[in-house]
Amino acid sequence: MSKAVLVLENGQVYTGRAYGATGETLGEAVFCTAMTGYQETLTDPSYHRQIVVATAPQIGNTGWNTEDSESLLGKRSAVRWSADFIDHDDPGKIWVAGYAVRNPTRRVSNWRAGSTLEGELADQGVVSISGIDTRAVVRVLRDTGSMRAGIFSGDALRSVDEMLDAVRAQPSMAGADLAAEVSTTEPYVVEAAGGQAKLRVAALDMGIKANTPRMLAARGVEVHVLPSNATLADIRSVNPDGFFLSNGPGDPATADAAVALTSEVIDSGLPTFGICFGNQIMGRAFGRDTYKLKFGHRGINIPVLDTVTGRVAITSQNHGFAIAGEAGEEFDTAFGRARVSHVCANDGVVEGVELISGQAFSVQYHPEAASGPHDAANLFDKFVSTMEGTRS
Ligand SMILES: NC(=O)CC[C@H](N)C(=O)O
Repeated sequence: MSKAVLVLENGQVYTGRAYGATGETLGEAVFCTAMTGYQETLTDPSYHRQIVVATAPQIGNTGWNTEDSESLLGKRSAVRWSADFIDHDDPGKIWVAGYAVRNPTRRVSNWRAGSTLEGELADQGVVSISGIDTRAVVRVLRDTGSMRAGIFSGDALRSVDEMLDAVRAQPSMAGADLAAEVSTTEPYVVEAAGGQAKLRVAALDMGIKANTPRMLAARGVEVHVLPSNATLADIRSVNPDGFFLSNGPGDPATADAAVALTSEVIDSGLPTFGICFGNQIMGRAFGRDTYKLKFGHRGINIPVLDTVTGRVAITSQNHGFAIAGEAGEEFDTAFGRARVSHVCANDGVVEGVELISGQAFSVQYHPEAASGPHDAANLFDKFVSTMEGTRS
């Protein structure tokens, strides 16, 4: 096993073993506390340009399969496809810049596994590291905040100063405009389950995850996935019943075009729902600012309080930015009164906003739950009933 190092921009160096591909990779070091669902994490386009540090010590037990990947990159060449469609030749694109794990499993044990995690990382050229105390790294990231980092192995190993220079030369996640790098360039359609569409949604792809159209398709919705640079005319040409804003990588403060488009769409009266990056775009369309969190929320057991109903949901999350605001706030927008609808029960960070009219709402967490708990799946039902005009 050859040596690898994880170098943080504060100068800390962790020495372990090369895992997956050998070479050099740069990205923002962030930690994820999920104990399951590494395949969904690694293939989530929102992790583009991030090195994910897993707190769970053992990773890789279920290997890699062709069903759980969240990236739609391999499938979107088809113009129309069913939400149940699984391409068993497509392992799904890994979006993370690198993966840092402690103790990779030696033996894969799952009937669906077609390959191993390490093999998939190697095949896709994702430089990763194993054998480091990832929970020690997490303590540093919690104290200092997410920071730029690099993994180096093989010929890319050099003096600490040289590696540190490379780490510090990369752009920071604040100010990164990444949606176009992960979006489809051509529109495509995900059919409603059974081909029986009762509603049609135009979805702005800023890094959409596979389970989102699947959740909508299961509720009779046909999803027209549009590139991140779509215009109001592109949306109108779909003749949709609703508009969806996807998750995605990068800093929401850069997404001016998506914010302007969302404002036009809400102004036109179309029901609008957003997830994660989409929530941040919605917040900006409502006139709020976004800001970078110290170390973000990434995991699958994060409690969120619905400030309207008082109910708590355990949620899947992956975000490093948030909308400014606090629980109980109501405010004016260009489209009428709005409120902070959800906050994180751990730290009070805004986790959702909505127009009080109900026409537009969004959450910072992941109701599509891939991976993670299903507590929030009812938000897709809420979107459907808003589109049907049946919401009470
Ligand atoms: N999952 C997401 O959509 C992430 C949104 C944004 N890139 C953030 O880190 O906050």
